[in-house]
Formats: sequence, C-alpha cells, structure tokens
Amino acid sequence: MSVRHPIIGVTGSSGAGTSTALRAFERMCRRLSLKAAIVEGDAFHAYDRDGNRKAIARARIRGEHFSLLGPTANLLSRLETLLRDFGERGTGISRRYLHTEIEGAEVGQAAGTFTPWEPLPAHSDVLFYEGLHGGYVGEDANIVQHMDLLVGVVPIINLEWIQKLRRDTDERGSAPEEVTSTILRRMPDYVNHIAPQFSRTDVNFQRVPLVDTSNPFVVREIPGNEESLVVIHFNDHSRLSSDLDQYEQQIFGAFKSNANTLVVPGDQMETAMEAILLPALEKLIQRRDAAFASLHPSQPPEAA
Ligand SMILES: Nc1ncnc2c1ncn2[C@@H]1O[C@H](COP(=O)(O)OP(=O)(O)OP(=O)(O)O)[C@@H](O)[C@H]1O
Ligand SMILES: O=C(CO)[C@H](O)[C@H](O)COP(=O)(O)O
Repeated sequence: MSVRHPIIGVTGSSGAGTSTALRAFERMCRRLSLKAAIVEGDAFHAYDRDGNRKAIARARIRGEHFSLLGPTANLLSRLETLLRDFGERGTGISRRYLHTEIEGAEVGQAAGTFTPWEPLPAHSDVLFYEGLHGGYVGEDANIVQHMDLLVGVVPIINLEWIQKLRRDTDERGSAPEEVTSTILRRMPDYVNHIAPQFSRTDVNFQRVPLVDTSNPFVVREIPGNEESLVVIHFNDHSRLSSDLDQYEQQIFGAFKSNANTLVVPGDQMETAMEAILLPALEKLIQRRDAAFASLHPSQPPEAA
C-alpha cells in the first residue's frame, strides 16, 4: 500500500470482465483528470503463446498440472517488484501481451508474443492492475498487500464461461472445444488460486443472469446487462464506504439483500461502480496530495 503512489487492482478470472471493468475506472480517471498507468496481468505470464503450449505439453508428459491461472505459469514475484517500485517511487517495468493479430500488427509483432519490457509512463497519479492475480498470496509472492483498493469481478460461473467462450472464439481465434478443454484444465488453479482472492478484495461485483445459462458450453449470445442483476458484496475488511443505505438512494432499483450486500439491476452496474469507487479514488488522491503538501508546503501536488 502506498500513500504517495496509490495502486488499484481489478482481479478476476479469464473472461470475467476485468478489462470491461477497467474501462469504467479509466472513465473515472478522465473525469478527475488523473493520469493512470495500466498494468495488464497477462504481461506477467511466464511464457508466450508458443512457450505456453510447450509447457502444457511437457507437463502432460510428466503427469504434472500446469495452467495459466496458477503461479508456475506467471512471474508473480516480478509483478510484486513492479508494484513495490511503483508504490515507493512511482516507477516500474512492465510489458504487454499481444492477444490478437490486430494488437500485434499495431506494434509489428505476431499475436501471442510480448512487447519488450519498458518503464511505466512517468508521473502517473495511480497504477491500475487488471488481471488474474490482484489478490494473490502465495509462497512466491504477496500481491494483495500492495493494493490500496482491490475490486473483484466475478460473474456467476456459467456466465463467466459463456463470456470466455464467446470472447475467445470471436476475438482470439480459438475453437469452442479448445476453450472448453482450457476451462477444464485450469479448474484446479481456479479453485486454489483464483477463488480465494475474492475473500481478500474490498468489494466484489458478481453479475447474475436472469436468463437460462444451463449449458454454457454452446457458443451463444452473452446475456446482456438488461438481462442480469449485479450482486455487490463488501467484505468485512473493506476500505470502501459500506453505507448501503446511501447507495440504495443513489442507484435506481438497488436493494440490500443482507447487511453487506447490495443488488442492482444489470444496467446500473456502471452507475454503481461510479457511486462506490469514484469517491474512493478521490480519497486516495486527496490523501496523496495531503501527504505531499505536508512534506513540501510550497509546491503543487503534481510535482509529486
Ligand atoms: N457486463 C457485460 N455485459 C455483456 N458482456 C460482457 C460484460 N462484461 C464482459 N462482457 C464480455 O465478456 C467477455 C470477456 O470480458 P473481458 O474481455 O473484459 O474479460 P477479462 O476478464 O478481461 O478476460 P481476460 O483476463 O481473459 O482478458 C468480452 O467479450 C466482454 O465483452
Ligand atoms: O485470458 C487469458 C488469461 O487471462 C488468456 O488465456 C491468456 O492471456 C493467454 O492468452 P491466449 O490464449 O490468447 O494466448
């Protein structure tokens, strides 16, 4: 955690909608005129697409378990170093994983490769991590301790699978049966390394469809927000305001389902994210500015 250089994490499994949630944070940053450094968790995979296929094949021959959701497939101590560096000095080294031909063509590389490691943009007000391991704790790394705010994005599992299947077949050139076998192979790591993170977040956004999703393994339209509810759960240790009565007033159609849980219509998801997260983002920046002002009474905060 860092007063001077705040770090916000959006954590969730593959296909959960973390990239979609990050867009909401980016819009909040624009409203507050903040410069954000974005770190995609995929940048910290240990292998590129080809290397990953080979690692899977090696593990199969040895009778070992290996998947991208687990620690051995990711450079989690390197991710921790980046977060520590940013928290201490506002700097850090990252890269991007190029999922699609289009992303690759933009930088003259093949899909499934990494861009070179390079420094984060200078003078970023806040770092956003978006990926699989924002709340990870293991022998190799403790990622969650660096988060000033951690948001879980975790649709009900059938919906998560539908979203993944649709996205990977439409945008990443995978066959439906490949996506299904990836989901199966990753399941032990989902249980051991992804699910526990949602008990460490400040808040979880869980989209629940109100339409039939009983066979998620046929490629189909993703249920829309207007066909869903969102269950918003504040963990007991949450650093966010958990004044649910106030959110009930602010968000059309919101109601409390228990003392720590708010339910909103799916089409209010973004309004709810703003109502809950924008004040928290503002508070982190005010805390940073106040700390800077006490150290440097005559300088403007942007010199931090
Ligand atoms: N609220 C939503 N309504 C409809 N579709 C959604 C919603 N949220 C996410 N999706 C869709 O689900 C798919 C997966 O979302 P997204 O790419 O944000 O997942 P992700 O968590 O970033 O996955 P990865 O980490 O694997 O990149 C996308 O096709 C996205 O458009
Ligand atoms: O979403 C993922 C993890 O969050 C992807 O599965 C991972 O980044 C590998 O991508 P690809 O299958 O495109 O090589």
